[in-house]
Amino acid sequence: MTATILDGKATRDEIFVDLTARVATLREKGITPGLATVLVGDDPGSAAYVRGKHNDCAKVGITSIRRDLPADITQADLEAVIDELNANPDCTGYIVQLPLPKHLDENAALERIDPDKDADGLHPINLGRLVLGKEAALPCTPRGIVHLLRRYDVELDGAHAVVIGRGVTVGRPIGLLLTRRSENSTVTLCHTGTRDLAAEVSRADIVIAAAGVPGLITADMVKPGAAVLDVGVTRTEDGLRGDVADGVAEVAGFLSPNPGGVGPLTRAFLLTNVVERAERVAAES
Ligand SMILES: Nc1nc(=O)c2c([nH]1)NC[C@@H]1CN(c3ccc(C(=O)N[C@@H](CCC(=O)O)C(=O)O)cc3)C=[N+]21
Repeated sequence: MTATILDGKATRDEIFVDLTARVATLREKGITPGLATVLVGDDPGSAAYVRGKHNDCAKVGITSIRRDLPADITQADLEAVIDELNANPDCTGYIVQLPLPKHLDENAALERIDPDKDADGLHPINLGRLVLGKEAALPCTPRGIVHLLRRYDVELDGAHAVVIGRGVTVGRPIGLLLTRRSENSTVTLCHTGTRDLAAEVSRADIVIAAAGVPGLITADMVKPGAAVLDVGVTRTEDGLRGDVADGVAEVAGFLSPNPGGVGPLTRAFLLTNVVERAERVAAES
């Protein structure tokens, strides 16, 4: 069997067509959505991601605002920038690009973001709302994963999803989305303390690999026909490597590659969170 590829770029393009129309409607009402990014330091990887987000904004008509800050900025000065964006009416939503340099308190910075402007959906208030089943900005990568599975008609209702990795951006929140009544999957969360990873993965209808360990998921672990999503990414000497080893495409029924899978959707849902907030603001005014 050769897996159907879950094409993140084509799916992203469909979302951009929809967002472009919605942004045009908002502009007719005099509302221009704006996404801001806060980038601390000059890590080339982070700078490239931030550049990608601004390019995406230009494609759909969202204004982009950049706050590029020096690597040695103090916590107080960083928080002053966050306070400014919270108050700035041109900024509909924003992100603080992670990771921050070690001397800064990441959680304190993230908690200072106005939860209504939290484009990542990672503010504790929004994660709490997700747990409680209340409406909230949803974390972008998990939202992208669910969208991609639905786009290719992968059955979620009753499916057993095995998640590998307990990070805050993917592993922890994805289970909260997949176990909603609307998705109705059963979720197992695996991590470095899992005794027998191969045994867990072999029972999965859906494998979500978000560990950041190159080649962790091998073909022999995967149930024939399963959907495998490669979400982890590691920078190595020979370029970017995902968590899914070569050969899985011959066993899986569906494969989301890396790059070209979930990454573009993470960015698409960042913009979606901004457009949705602008639409809420428009409805209230
Ligand atoms: N506050 C915050 N929010 C984030 O969402 C966030 C973050 N910090 N820090 C870093 C990670 C990483 N991340 C990616 C997003 C898109 C691609 C992406 O679009 N990747 C393309 C390839 C892009 C390329 O080739 O440069 C792909 O997978 O096809 C990758 C990685 C968001 N992150």
